[in-house]
Amino acid sequence: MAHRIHAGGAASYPLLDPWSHGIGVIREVWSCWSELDITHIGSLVAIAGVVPTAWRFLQRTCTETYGWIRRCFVASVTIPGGDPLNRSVVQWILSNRSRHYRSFTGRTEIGSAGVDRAATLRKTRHAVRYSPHWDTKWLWYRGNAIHVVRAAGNCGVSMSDPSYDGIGGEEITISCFGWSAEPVKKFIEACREYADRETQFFVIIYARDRYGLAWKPKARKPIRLLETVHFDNQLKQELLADIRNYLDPRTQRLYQSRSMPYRRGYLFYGPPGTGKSSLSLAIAGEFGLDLYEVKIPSVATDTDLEQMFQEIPPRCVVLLEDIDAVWVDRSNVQKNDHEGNHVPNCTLSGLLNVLDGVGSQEGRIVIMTTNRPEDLDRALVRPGRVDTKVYLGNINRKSTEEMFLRMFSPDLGCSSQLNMDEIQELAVEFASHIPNDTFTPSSLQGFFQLYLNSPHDAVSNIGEWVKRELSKQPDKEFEDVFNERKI
Ligand SMILES: Nc1ncnc2c1ncn2[C@@H]1O[C@H](COP(=O)(O)OP(=O)(O)OP(=O)(O)O)[C@@H](O)[C@H]1O
Repeated sequence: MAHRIHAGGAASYPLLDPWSHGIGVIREVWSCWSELDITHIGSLVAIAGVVPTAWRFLQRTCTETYGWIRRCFVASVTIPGGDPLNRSVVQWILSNRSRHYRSFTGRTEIGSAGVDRAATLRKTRHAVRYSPHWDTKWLWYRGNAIHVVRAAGNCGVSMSDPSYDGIGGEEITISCFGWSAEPVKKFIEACREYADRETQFFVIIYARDRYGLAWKPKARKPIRLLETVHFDNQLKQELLADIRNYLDPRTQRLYQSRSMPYRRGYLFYGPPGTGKSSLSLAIAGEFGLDLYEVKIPSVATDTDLEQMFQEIPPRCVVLLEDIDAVWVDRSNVQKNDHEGNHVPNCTLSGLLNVLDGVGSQEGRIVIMTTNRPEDLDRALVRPGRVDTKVYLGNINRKSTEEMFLRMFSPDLGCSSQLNMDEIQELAVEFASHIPNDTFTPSSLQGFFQLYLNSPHDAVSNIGEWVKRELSKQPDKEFEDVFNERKI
């Protein structure tokens, strides 16, 4: 390339004058283009026009080939978002993810157990919870390549739900190569076993999602042992035997052979804080059942209530808490309306229908709890809907001793270093201060919370506490309208 000479006659080298060199390059490119044959330009334009069409064609061919391969060589199983199986599969996938996983969903931790208490009191500093995020996954399971795809359309709905914990919630499709879906079914079975192992020490509590459209796992609570719910031991054993007998498959056959509806209903009633909810949770844990919470005031119509009950699986506990706050004796409805009590949107007959109407499902345990049994409509508590009524009342001396032992048991790491015999002695002394059938177990639990590390302090302060509480207590007695045995 010849270097241009400036008017001054001195040679200007590119190193010394990059600007003039740049212009030179442009000139040369232009001269090159200007020498191009017009037919070459036409060909280039034609090629540029064809490229998008070719690209679209290639894409369509790929999609169709993929669809054809899927139809001919891929077997798959699709699991809906709300199904418990969905959660089991996703749990398995997440627990088997690589240690260096790098995609997460971040969400503000609101109102969950275990968060820093100081943080919950401040408005702005909630902890952030990170859960693994994925759309599609390849896995190797027992010699088979398994492909799991999460439905993208539904993902957003779950993601925008504040209670979403990143597990399940959207439809997934699990596929494998081959004519048979057997490898996928085996994989699903493994996920189920894994989930069962993971949850064997927990009760899964299901509640309706915030749109009222589907059941969603709301909480996973550690199993509460029945020994930790203190009430008459004989009654406890009778209740357990009744439920065990009901859940026995032979009982189901007996019911069916006699054309009797296979259902069992319980009413737990008594003053507030006597363990009605705790007992329901303990029963679910004892028999390995999930617990479905039905909040009648938030059910919009009878049809919604029916839909809810139809979607509840057969072997589970359905809990209708504080049923008195919802439906009272029909003769009292007017009075309660004037007092401003909440009147639910669905009707009493709607509830009666789902409990034992013609279309109602069989095989589950329905537990209703109430503080005001005298207000309940008799149709709601008649045999068939409520087969056993259990009265949970104030605590007696025996249960007080048991509660003391549970609170200060040496295996719980109480710093007092007392052995079991010493604790036993203190328990008897402590219980001697508690008048029978006067205090609720929850109020006693409140007292224990003040002295969790010092059984001696608990014993020395109980007398004073009893006097104080007795002076505060109203004379009002709880009315046991069903005259069941007091606990
Ligand atoms: N019988 C009991 N044995 C052990 N703990 C109990 C018992 N009753 C109540 N408690 C304790 O008191 C608290 C409240 O109990 P729970 O909610 O089960 O009572 P409840 O009868 O359902 O009350 P409410 O009628 O107000 O819903 C719980 O923390 C529970 O541990």
